[in-house]
Amino acid sequence: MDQSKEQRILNSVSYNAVKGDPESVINCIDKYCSQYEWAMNVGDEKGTILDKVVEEADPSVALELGTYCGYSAIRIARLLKPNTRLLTIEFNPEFASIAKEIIEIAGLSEKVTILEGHSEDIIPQLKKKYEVETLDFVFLDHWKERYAPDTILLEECGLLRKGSILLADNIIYPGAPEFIKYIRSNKRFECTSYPSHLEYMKVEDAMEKAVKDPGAAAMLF
Ligand SMILES: O=C(c1ccccc1)c1ccc(O)c(O)c1[N+](=O)[O-]
Ligand SMILES: [Mg+2]
Repeated sequence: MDQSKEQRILNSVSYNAVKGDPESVINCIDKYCSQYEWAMNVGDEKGTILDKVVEEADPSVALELGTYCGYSAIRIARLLKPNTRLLTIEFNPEFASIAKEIIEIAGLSEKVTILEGHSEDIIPQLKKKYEVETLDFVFLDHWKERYAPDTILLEECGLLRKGSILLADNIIYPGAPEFIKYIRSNKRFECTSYPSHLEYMKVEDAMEKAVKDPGAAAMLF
């Protein structure tokens, strides 16, 4: 049977990337997906925005919704300090399996835990089953119509604290209008838009950062 695009991305990383070198894996995926087959990795332009927000958040516990092949998990995990962790949720078993291998090649398996299943099922388990108190950073990059309900679910489960930072991909393309309506109308979030482009394309896109109760967090220090 023909291999999937995601398997071909893994083949390219396995053959071309330097084992244990996250930058090499990132560059290999970007080269493959810009020169051979488009894929829905966040890419280098929006990836640079992701990097800056992760550095701002400096998370002890980070959550990603939508692992795909592990590209953004590697971008996030490579910036995490010792004794910190990234949990990433993926519902597609093939994507989860490929991401596991690619994250292993990047040498980041110790920092990244892939949770296979639907976000709405896993989020309520994070506190008890995965020993999460609160989340310092959340990257939303899964089904766009899940951004808003999963943000509400994170709040209902007590997983967001004063100063928790959310970053959402694809605000323009494919778009997440329900999320934008919810988050920008919610006075407890301070929102910032970062104009960019769809990965590997000239198509307009953007990322949205939302900080929970920023003023309250600032008052603590
Ligand atoms: O929805 C798509 C999509 C739609 C149609 C075909 C391929 C992908 C998509 C496009 C760019 C993204 O950055 C992204 O995260 C997604 N996604 O599915 O989560
Ligand atoms: Mg995306």
